Parts: sequence; C-alpha cells; structure tokens
Amino acid sequence: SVLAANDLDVTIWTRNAGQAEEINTLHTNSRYLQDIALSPRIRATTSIREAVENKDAVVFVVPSAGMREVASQVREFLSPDTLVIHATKGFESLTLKRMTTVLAEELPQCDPGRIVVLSGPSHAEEVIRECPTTVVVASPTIEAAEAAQDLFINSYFRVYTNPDVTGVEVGGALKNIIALGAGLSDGLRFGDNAKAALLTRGLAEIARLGAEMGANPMTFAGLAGIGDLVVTCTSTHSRNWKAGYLLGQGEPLDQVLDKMGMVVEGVKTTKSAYALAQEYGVTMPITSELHHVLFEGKTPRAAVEDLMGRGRTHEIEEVANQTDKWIL
Ligand SMILES: NC(=O)C1=CN([C@@H]2O[C@H](COP(=O)(O)OP(=O)(O)OC[C@H]3O[C@@H](n4cnc5c(N)ncnc54)[C@H](O)[C@@H]3O)[C@@H](O)[C@H]2O)C=CC1
Ligand SMILES: O=C(CO)COP(=O)(O)O
Repeated sequence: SVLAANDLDVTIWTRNAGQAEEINTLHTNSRYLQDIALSPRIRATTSIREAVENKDAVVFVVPSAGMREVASQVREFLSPDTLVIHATKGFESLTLKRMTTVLAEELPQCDPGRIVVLSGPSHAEEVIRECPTTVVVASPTIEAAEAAQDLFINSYFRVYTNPDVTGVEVGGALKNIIALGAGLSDGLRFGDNAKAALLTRGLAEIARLGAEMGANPMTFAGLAGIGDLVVTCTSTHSRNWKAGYLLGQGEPLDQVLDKMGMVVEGVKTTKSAYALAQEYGVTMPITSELHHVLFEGKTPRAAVEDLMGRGRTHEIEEVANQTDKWIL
C-alpha cells in the first residue's frame, strides 16, 4: 500500500486464489485488513512468475520459515538488476542464518550488494491507515539502500538508511523474543516495572549477541533496536505480545499458536537465539528462561523467580570492569 501510494504498480503473490480474486475485484483483503480499501494499483496473482518477472524491485515478506523455499521458486525469474528487499523478522531455524544470507544463497545471479533489509516499528494495521511510521533500510551498498529508501519514503512513511545489515536483521528478529516475554509478564499481571525491566535488560542481551555477530551496537539504539522493541512489547497489535499474554494466562503453547492463526516469529527465534547465544558464548538470561518456558515445560512464574534470583551483576559490564570508574 505504501508503494501504491507512491504511484507504483504493485503485484502481490498469494497462494490463495480466492484472496487474489477479492483483491483484484473488491480491492479488499478481508481476512487481514477489515474495512480497508486497497489501492487499485495493487493487483494480486497466484503466479509467482507474474509477480516477480520484469519487476524493478521484489519485496519478500513471507515468514522466515518460508523464505528459502519462496526465494528458490523465484530464482529463475529475477535478473541481476532486480532490487531485492525483505521485511522478514527471524532467522532460518536449521542454519541460524540471517534472511539476507538466505536470499544471497538462493539468488546467486543477484548482486549481494543489492539485497536490502527493511525493518523497524511498523505494525501493518497502522501503516495501512497511513499513521506516521518510521523504518530503516540496510544494505551493504549505499546505492541499494537509497534505492529502497526512494521507493518507500513518503509523507507518512519515513525511511532511514543504515549500512549495518547484521544489526538491523538481528534487532528485528530478537525483539520478538522480548515481546513474548513482555506479553507473558502482562498475562501474569506483573505490572509496568517488570515490563520496563524486560525491555531494558532485553535490549542489553540483544546488543550483546548482536555485537558478537558483527553488528554496530549503536544500531540497537535505533529503529530496528529500541524502536521495534518498544512497539512490539507495548502494542496490542503484536502477535508476539499477544501469544506471550495468553501463555502468561496459562494456555499451552500449541493452543496459543492455533488461536493466533498468524505467524508468531518469536517462538522459533527463541530457539535460534538460544543456540546462537551458545555458539557465540553470550549470556542471554531472558532468552534462556523463555526457552525453558516454551520448550522445556518450566512455568512462567518459576522463570521469573530464577531471573530475579540470579547472582549479582553489573548493569554495564564493560564500564564496571574499568577500575578507574570506581572510587575504590
Ligand atoms: N504484520 C506486521 O505488522 C509485520 C510483519 N513483519 C514480518 O513479516 C513477516 C510476515 O509476517 P505477516 O505477514 O504479518 O504474517 P502472517 O502470518 O499474517 O502472513 C504470512 C503469510 O505468508 C504466507 N506463507 C507462510 N508460509 C509461506 C510459504 N512457505 N510460502 C508462501 N507463503 C507463505 C501465509 O499463507 C500468509 O499469507 C514476518 O517475518 C513478520 O515478522 C514485519 C513487520 C511488520
Ligand atoms: O514487527 C512487527 C512490528 O514492527 C510486528 O510484530 P508482531 O509480529 O509481533 O505482530
């Protein structure tokens, strides 16, 4: 819709013929966006070839679990000049790879310097209503980042650029874990102090893992870090927050995911981040406790008790270890 508002013709690929028909004839997508009129510039098709062939840019927004499969299906239809953009927030479960890596592997004819990630605090339900929204695009080359910025930027959708692809992807993926935790905390009626603690200490562990993976820690102070963390942990639009809330109210994970009916990326990402933390030797207490709750049967209350009862520690390890910062 943002692209259509910018006078661009957009073709959406869907696997659902009824949904394509509805978008093309009624200009609505009632399953996802009730009472919203879509631009007639948006056409839908069930042919992946029609969706991507001879297009200036292709935007991937499938859940992370489907990224490699979908990228492999479009491979033969993309040219080396296509600008490839994705807005998916997660890692590939099996390999722990980031989405731009998966895209580069599956689209070998495309210049990896022209693969872009778009991320930041941007609930679809608000973007479609043209609520003021800010996002960030990251790519190895400034040309590609600025090309994506040019496509999307308008009066209600402000796009910043950042060269830190790793940081933007890691921030966008890991905030969903903390949002699950914030929802859990709200489901347990733990209040605002607990949620602020989760956001702040959550950001600390996101930045710790991100830095080890090669990100610029400053990226986590930006839209793909604190920005998306705030929106996902505090908005009732968030599927991750909502799933956490239901878990906090005592519903089992399977039942919660059935009820959601939409992707809850944070569940798979908790598993991936737990493995990445071990691979990089990084301490991630909130992620670890969520892993115990989601996959090992620990109760949310026991997880919170263990988080609060951890050994004493410093707020900022790097600063605390500089002895000249203390009066000894
Ligand atoms: N909804 C939002 O506000 C935002 C979502 N995102 C990210 O976008 C990605 C997609 O999220 P949503 O669209 O919200 O999820 P959704 O669950 O609402 O929709 C996902 C769509 O992808 C389709 N799909 C799933 N697996 C597929 C596969 N293997 N091949 C083809 N199609 C497949 C589903 O049928 C469904 O139509 C996620 O990574 C999410 O984190 C990012 C920013 C905002
Ligand atoms: O990433 C999002 C907003 O920026 C969407 O979050 P949820 O997947 O939790 O709805």
